[in-house]
Amino acid sequence: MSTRITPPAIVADNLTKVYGAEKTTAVNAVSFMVERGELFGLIGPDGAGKTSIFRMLTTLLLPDGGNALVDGRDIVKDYQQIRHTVGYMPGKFSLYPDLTIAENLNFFVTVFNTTIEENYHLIKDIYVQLERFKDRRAGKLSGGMKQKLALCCALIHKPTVLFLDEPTTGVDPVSRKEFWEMLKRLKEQNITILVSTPYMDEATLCDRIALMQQGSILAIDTPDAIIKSYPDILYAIRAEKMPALLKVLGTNNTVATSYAFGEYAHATFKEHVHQEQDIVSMLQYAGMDNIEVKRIQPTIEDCFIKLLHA
Ligand SMILES: Nc1ncnc2c1ncn2[C@@H]1O[C@H](COP(=O)(O)OP(=O)(O)OP(=O)(O)O)[C@@H](O)[C@H]1O
Repeated sequence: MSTRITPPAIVADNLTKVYGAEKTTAVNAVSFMVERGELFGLIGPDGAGKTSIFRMLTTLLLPDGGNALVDGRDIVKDYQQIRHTVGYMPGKFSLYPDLTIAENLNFFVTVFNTTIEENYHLIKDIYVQLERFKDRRAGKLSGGMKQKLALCCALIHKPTVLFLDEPTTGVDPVSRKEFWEMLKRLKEQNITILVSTPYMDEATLCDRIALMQQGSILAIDTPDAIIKSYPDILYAIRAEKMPALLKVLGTNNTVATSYAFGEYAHATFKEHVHQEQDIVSMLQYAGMDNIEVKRIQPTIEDCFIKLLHA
């Protein structure tokens, strides 16, 4: 009896993209692997190279170096098969604004030679929220609804791998939360998902993440493992006058790093001998009032900042 080994959903091997006459390296020898059924996140700010990676993996852009396999198929040689089996939701609104919700969905159904009934179970939770507006033109929908329609269109042919490029950018917090709940349900249906986001708080919702900056991957692991590998002791600090506090932290020679983080400043110190009380005394000496200092668990954003300065 022969056993067929199922390849990983995505294997990127030194994938590289260089643009224009100036030869800007947008993606710099990026390698990662996504297992079947994983929810994998590319996390990084604008310009990190996320869209270029998506466009290469979905066969819309040729790499300038390296190679990648999607479903075991080569993104250059096997582009036609890949286009039939994956789903892609680009970052920019990609649907036909003058077509209605129903017409947009039917368009994708026809292109992929399927029927709505065949895979309705995949889009049902999302589509029921759109159904009563089905005769509304896509261009007249809210951001959250556009995003739900785009997801339905990307899913209607039951892709093996779903590529979602910044699906929650510009979407309100409630719809963002709902969207991630939908992704969890899709994962249960055994669809592999590669998702990108500039929102660091969304990183913890992925099984594994790659933190990206300027075309390179800084770290790949589970969000928990990335947080656990943070090497320093991190403090959240607040005082009555925050600008003055940031200035003190920025100039004090016992401080290793400091930056504003919401209502607090986050800081690490050069020697691990510091206790909360030592920091309070140092800040009192520098003229700060109403000081609060607490040792905290780093967030993914703190880890990202640390990796940038490593
Ligand atoms: N067609 C292009 N020609 C020249 N430079 C490009 C082109 N597309 C992207 N770039 C540059 O490549 C870099 C990576 O862009 P990319 O869109 O892949 O990143 P991103 O992480 O998706 O960010 P964004 O959210 O801004 O799209 C950026 O510096 C961008 O300006």
